[in-house]
Amino acid sequence: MTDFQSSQKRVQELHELLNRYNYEYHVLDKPSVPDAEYDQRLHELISLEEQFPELKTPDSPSQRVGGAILEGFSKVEHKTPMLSLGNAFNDQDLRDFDRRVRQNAGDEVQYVVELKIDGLAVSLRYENGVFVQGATRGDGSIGEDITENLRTIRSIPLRLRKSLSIEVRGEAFMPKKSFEKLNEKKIELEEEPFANPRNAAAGSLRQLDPKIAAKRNLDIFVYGIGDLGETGVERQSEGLDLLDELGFKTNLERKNCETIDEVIKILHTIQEQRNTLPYEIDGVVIKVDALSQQQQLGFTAKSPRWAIAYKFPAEEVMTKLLDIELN
Ligand SMILES: NC(=O)c1cnc(OC2CCCC2)nc1N
Repeated sequence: MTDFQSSQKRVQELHELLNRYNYEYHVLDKPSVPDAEYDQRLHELISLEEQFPELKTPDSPSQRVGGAILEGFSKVEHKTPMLSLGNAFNDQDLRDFDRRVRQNAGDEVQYVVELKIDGLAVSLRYENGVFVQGATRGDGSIGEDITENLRTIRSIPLRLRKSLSIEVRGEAFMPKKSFEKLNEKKIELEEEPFANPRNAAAGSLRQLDPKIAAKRNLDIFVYGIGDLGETGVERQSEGLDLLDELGFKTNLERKNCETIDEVIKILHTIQEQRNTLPYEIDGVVIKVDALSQQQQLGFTAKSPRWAIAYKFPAEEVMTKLLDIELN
């Protein structure tokens, strides 16, 4: 084997190793090797790519943080529009939603309850398993190309375990701890702190320099596949399991419910435990599980009739003020 061919083989091995280490650390939060091992293997990959530039590919683990500072963000048209959600604010709103669903899709309905991550909706496009483009939701049809910034989010796989061409939807967010550290630093530098983690995540993903985004400790939970078409998936819950199998990070607090009473019970439990989560949520999203029933229900002008957001009341200002006074 020539030097090039043995290097090509080693580069392939290093891709697989580094992708596995990255998945264990950033998706499972269960690293199987010390950081030093990851760094050594990454260093070995980078030196092979310097020796043979043709071995450096866009899906390489070495390509997380791009080089160039962008002039601006180009526009991206979403193949499948990114919809907004109707809102429910109390139990009665949910019972009305459930009645409408059962009137139009029949009495046999199951729901999936997902935490509503309070971040920024983004779409990730993969061609033959390779991450090729990422965009903000924008107005639902046209978003901004933030590929280079999304590439820095370690829980976003640069190559899927199956060579699928799909568009995945998710919520990029900044964990509460990262938000607090970032604001401490901004206050030290006498810069304007961010009002909340959602603004911090949006501000970080709108940086023209990917090196800044890379330092913001952003994360993502994916929750949907834009064009389910050829995946053979028939339920929202199956779609989430497929996303897990492909190497994505989904939110594991999701619950399958047989009735709206179960949904209501579970969402009040989630509401009580909300402050214990390491990321902010502003409610839950309730979705009809069967895709056939989703198709029967269809959409209003801007939202699906098969999903609704239940918004938690904003936390009482008093507790926030008390926190500030007591800390
Ligand atoms: N912020 C979230 O966590 C979230 C947002 N949206 C959706 O689903 C919408 C998307 C299009 C129809 C239903 N699910 C979520 N989990």
